[in-house]
Amino acid sequence: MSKVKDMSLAKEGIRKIEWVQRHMPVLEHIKKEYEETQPFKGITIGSCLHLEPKTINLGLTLQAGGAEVAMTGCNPLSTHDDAVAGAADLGLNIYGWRDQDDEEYYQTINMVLDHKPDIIIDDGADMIMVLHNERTDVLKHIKGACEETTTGVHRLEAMHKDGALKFPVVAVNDAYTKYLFDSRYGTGQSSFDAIMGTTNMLIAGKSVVVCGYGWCGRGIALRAQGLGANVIVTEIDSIRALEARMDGYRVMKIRDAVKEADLIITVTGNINIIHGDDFKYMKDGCMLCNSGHFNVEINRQDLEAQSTDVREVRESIEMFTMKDGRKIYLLADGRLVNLSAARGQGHPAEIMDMSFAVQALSAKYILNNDLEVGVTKAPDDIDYEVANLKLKAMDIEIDTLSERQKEYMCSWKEGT
Ligand SMILES: NC(=O)c1ccc[n+]([C@@H]2O[C@H](COP(=O)([O-])OP(=O)(O)OC[C@H]3O[C@@H](n4cnc5c(N)ncnc54)[C@H](O)[C@@H]3O)[C@@H](O)[C@H]2O)c1
Ligand SMILES: N[C@@H](CCSC[C@H]1O[C@@H](n2cnc3c(=O)[nH]cnc32)[C@H](O)[C@@H]1O)C(=O)O
Repeated sequence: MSKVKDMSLAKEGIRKIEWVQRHMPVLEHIKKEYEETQPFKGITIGSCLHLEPKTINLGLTLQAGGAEVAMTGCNPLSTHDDAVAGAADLGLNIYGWRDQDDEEYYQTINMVLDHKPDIIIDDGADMIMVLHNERTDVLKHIKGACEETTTGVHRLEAMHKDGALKFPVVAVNDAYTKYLFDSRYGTGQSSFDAIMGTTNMLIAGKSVVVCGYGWCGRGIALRAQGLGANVIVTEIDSIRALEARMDGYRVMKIRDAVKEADLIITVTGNINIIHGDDFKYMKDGCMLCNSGHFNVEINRQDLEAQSTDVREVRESIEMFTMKDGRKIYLLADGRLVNLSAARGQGHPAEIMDMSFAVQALSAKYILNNDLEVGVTKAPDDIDYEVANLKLKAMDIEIDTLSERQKEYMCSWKEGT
């Protein structure tokens, strides 16, 4: 079953799915293994992930392993209608289209839950929230869930702390082969890919403010520096602020940073990073975007309240005319610019290869283990399996410890 925008886009969607398959060797390896071993025979897997070609390839991998797969999107703006049509043509149950309103977004989450999934794969925890708050009828079927992103993990940990979480969750985000590459290099590259594609503007010589120096912030700052920007970091954590300083960036309070900014990118997972009077201090022409979470990091209502006119001046760019005549630009409605901008394509296929390999292996881990209710990191075995497969696909060999080295590493008796 499916509910998509336009099935005539299926051919182009399948072309794009085939393209990413050529660049996701780890997932392709797992797909072949699953075809033979059928770990998900008789199991239904429901996902709430950005609907684009790489995610469809994860769906096809789970389907190859015997699962009935039902998919929807985790962001109203990030769906690629051609890939979704292609997925429907390839036999996946898929519900979603680009530019959903809130009602449609939650409707399609419910359509996936109507399949009564045994396992959930979520990104941001919206589907898990719906399950606990509205669809308690489906709860009894759930064996466990996998969560893709940092803020989703934080929400679920908070839920567990309150005693509200009803099943085990594997924090896929917390696997090394996820956050070290996806959150850092993936967000670094795909954010600039989307910002530059959307604006057709130069980055060299600009003052780029990165709010939050976590894994995403580190990746974005590194790419901004590589593109020739003058990078400023804002933080609330003193250790991360120090790290940013010693990585070579200027660090300051947001109120000082906004005065210098040509481009501001928020990646904190937090609310109201840019809000209230911050907009008053911005230069004419300042550009704002978010690559962190939902549409809450930049307070659009505050910006709108201080402006006399708002209009779309280019696809995915809104221009706010302030009362004093300054223009401030907001990209992709303040939602994740790398996925929600019309030009946003998400992370490179080679990156999602690892994140989605962790997802595919974690779904099997949930089935084969009687996990306790709570949030646990994906096990190290999965991390090393993915890393080893990736190195092999990249034709990179590494050394192994000799017996003498192993013995030395475990001993305490040998000194200077
Ligand atoms: N765009 C994408 O494709 C993508 C990819 C991965 C993660 N994410 C999302 O990006 C966000 C960041 O993820 P992460 O893994 O880097 O998280 P993280 O926890 O490693 O980093 C977030 C950083 O923001 C800082 N921070 C919090 N409040 C702040 C404030 N008011 N001002 C300045 N800094 C503040 C924290 O101290 C922390 O260092 C999350 O919401 C995550 O879900 C997006
Ligand atoms: N669903 C929320 C939460 C943030 S999504 C952030 C996650 O998107 C994932 N992501 C980034 N690029 C892609 C992609 O191209 N396809 C699928 N997922 C992606 C990435 O793993 C990251 O953890 C929202 O849209 O606001």
